[in-house]
Amino acid sequence: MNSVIKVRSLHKKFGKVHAVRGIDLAVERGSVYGLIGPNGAGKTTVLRMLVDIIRPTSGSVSVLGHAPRSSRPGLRRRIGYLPGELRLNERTSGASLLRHLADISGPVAPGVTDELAERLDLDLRRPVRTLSKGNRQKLGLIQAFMHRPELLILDEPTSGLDPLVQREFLALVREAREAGQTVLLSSHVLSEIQHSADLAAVLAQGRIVAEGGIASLRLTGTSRVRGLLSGTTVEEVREALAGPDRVDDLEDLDLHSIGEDQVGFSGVLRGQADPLVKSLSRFTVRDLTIEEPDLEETVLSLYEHTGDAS
Ligand SMILES: Nc1ncnc2c1ncn2[C@@H]1O[C@H](COP(=O)(O)OP(=O)(O)OP(=O)(O)O)[C@@H](O)[C@H]1O
Repeated sequence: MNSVIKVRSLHKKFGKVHAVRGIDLAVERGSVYGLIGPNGAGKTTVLRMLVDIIRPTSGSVSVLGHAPRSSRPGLRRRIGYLPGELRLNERTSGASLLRHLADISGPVAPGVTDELAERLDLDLRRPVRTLSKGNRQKLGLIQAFMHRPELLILDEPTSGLDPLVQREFLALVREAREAGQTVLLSSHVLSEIQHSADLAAVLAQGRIVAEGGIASLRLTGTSRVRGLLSGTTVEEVREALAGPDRVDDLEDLDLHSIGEDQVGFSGVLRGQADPLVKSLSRFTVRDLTIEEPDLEETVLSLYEHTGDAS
């Protein structure tokens, strides 16, 4: 096993707050690892210990074969870090801020910052103080990726980004993995981790409550669904959804006719979308929305599953 990050029995207390309660973690070289959990679960605290912004109360941490606390600038140059709360020098332009950061992070190949800025749709000539939250986040991402580090540690990387830019970010993560880089990212959004990570750990109240391959983790949760079908009737749709081939995971089904031949429906889906989508395929689907599952509920159901609600 070639672990780029190894964490054993990690604890962090802030006074009386026991934020991290005995975490073990191994992230293999060339993989994308997701740390997922609701607000306050301890994700940021773990990531900050990996880059030596804060120190563990107890436990051991190894990053790229070194203890972060003994790290020289040499180790930091091998890491691209996006903090959860970015603090940027307001008085300069994006381009000159990145030039300054490149002096610290190590050499950036010609054209790389411009290419990243173009892909993320950011104008580097603008003064930092005039940038929106999302555009600041793009600067944070560029500085993390620009020196092509061996290891990327990204805290809530898509926070504030619109869906098109989020997609571009996911492409950057895929390319980093293909280039042999390792990525550890945190999120409180399930789909982001599901679309990018090979492995994930679910963190709740400072502990890992589930860990494994994305498919093997029961990360399906509960989502609200809504749709609009045309050329049919409430009876036909009821039969399709609740009849012999019923979609077992669909609850609280509400069906209503709209106009002459349209049917609106809503419900709560506990599980995969696939059976629902297949049973709707016989109708003309004008609209279908499946909302992001609620992470709090998903984590709760994991607790119930493992019986570890202490
Ligand atoms: N510097 C600090 N001093 C005191 N308590 C802290 C400090 N940093 C974090 N905490 C507490 O530790 C716990 C974990 O916080 P952390 O920021 O790591 O969670 P998170 O999973 O990153 O959540 P979020 O998604 O909201 O950022 C919280 O209860 C938080 O209030």
